[in-house]
Amino acid sequence: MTEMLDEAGRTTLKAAGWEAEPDRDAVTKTFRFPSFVEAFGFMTRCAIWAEKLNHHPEWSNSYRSVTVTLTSHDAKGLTARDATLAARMDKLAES
Ligand SMILES: C[C@H](O)[C@H](O)[C@H]1CNC2=NC(N)=NC(=O)C2=N1
Repeated sequence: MTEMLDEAGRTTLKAAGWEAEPDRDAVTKTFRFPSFVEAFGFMTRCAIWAEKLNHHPEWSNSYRSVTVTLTSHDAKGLTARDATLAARMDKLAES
């Protein structure tokens, strides 16, 4: 059974701007970029990492923003995999 993310991990996510979902054990963050092409480029870079990590976001893109929800479907909640992907996405949003 996969371990659920601990309190420290959840605090770290919140501090990084990932908001807890009200109706399930998941977090959501919206990233905004100067252009659609940069938003899409961010999604492309994240997709490569999601494949590498074998952990995939639930996300949508509207023009210059990308809204990302992370949760571990197999564990039905937040795990370390979500924390890892969130941290990676935050880094990729800067690059
Ligand atoms: C077999 C299973 O689909 C894979 O192990 C991965 C794929 N990507 C995934 N992504 C997420 N968010 N949760 C999962 O449980 C998950 N499982």
